[in-house]
Amino acid sequence: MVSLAPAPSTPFFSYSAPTLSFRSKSYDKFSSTRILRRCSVSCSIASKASSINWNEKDNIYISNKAPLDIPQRNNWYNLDADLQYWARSLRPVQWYPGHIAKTEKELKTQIKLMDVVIEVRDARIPMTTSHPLMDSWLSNRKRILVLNREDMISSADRNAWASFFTSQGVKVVFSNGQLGMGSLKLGRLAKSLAVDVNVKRRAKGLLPRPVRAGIVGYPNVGKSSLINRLLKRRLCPAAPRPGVTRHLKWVRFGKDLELLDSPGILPMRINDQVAAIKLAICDDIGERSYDATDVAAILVQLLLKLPEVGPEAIYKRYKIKADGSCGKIFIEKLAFQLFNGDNKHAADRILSDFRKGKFGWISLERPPWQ
Ligand SMILES: Nc1nc2c(ncn2[C@@H]2O[C@H](COP(=O)(O)OP(=O)(O)OP(=O)(O)O)[C@@H](O)[C@H]2O)c(=O)[nH]1
Repeated sequence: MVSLAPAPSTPFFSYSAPTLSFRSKSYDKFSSTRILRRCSVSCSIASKASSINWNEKDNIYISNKAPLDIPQRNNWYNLDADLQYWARSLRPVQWYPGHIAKTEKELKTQIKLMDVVIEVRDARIPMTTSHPLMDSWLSNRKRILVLNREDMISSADRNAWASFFTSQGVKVVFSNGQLGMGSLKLGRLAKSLAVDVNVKRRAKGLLPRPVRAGIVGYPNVGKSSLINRLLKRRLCPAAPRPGVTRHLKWVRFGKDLELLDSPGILPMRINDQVAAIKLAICDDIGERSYDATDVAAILVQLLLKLPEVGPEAIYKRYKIKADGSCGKIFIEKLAFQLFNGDNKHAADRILSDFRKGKFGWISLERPPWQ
């Protein structure tokens, strides 16, 4: 569980931490861990009403000093330093249910059978949803990176991520597991990447076999939904909460493709609290591992600072004035107003509004500078 305690000398949640940024120098193609340590990970927001013309060459970095005064073009706000400060007194988020440990073990065996691995990440937090051990598990195996939930990010963010991964020589597919966008392309790409499998088999006098593609990734990023969309059948359980898929399952797509649906995997320990908060906000980690009220309080503070949300949008939605930047007080007011004083209900409402895009589609990360 995450718990927040007031800072000894400052009002709870009222302090704005100084923002730091680092220039990224070197990083792995796929892995986020080094990137996260070395680069500034910023937040961008795509308002439903307006679109932001982000110029990749701008290399924009925005301090959190006065986000509301930032011109539209520079609409980026580095949220990691704030998140780090707000989350400093949280107990480490610990979510490692038994089935994840079991999956990890089984996956290591199954990976050997895979011709190609499809790694699915949440497009809102592509760095945070990259497993630190994935590179070592996959070594040289052919790999496709999928940024799912493409409907939840702006086209500017999408383009930024596309250019970033392309510049790293990484094949990236954007998909929407709910509507199926990108799933057919994914199937085709998996088959084409593994085409040499049957060439080699034929050369050895063996009969051709279907290409085997394993789908792996963090919980709730949309792995099962993608498979169901591709198959046009609900063969794999999918639901709006992490940890639904419990077992590895091979399914057949036509004559020449087999897909492995796997339960979401997470590192045993999430040492990075900023990553933990982002996972909680995006619903990519079990609800029991954090205190929804604490996370929602941080989210409120974040929304208040974002140029495209800010106090007016919050007021418009909840008819509550946000005093200072204290998320906890805001939640208490909302609870009093709408939920008979039940803070948890109020927190759930705010988190759910964010996840449904009621404040616009908000990415919590953007590519590092190149
Ligand atoms: N908005 C949006 N929602 C999506 C998308 N893909 C999946 N979802 C929703 O996200 C939720 C989780 O999807 P799942 O397919 O169960 O995710 P999973 O990765 O298999 O989850 P685990 O079983 O925890 O490993 C479901 O409610 C889906 O409807 C997408 O591209 N956009």
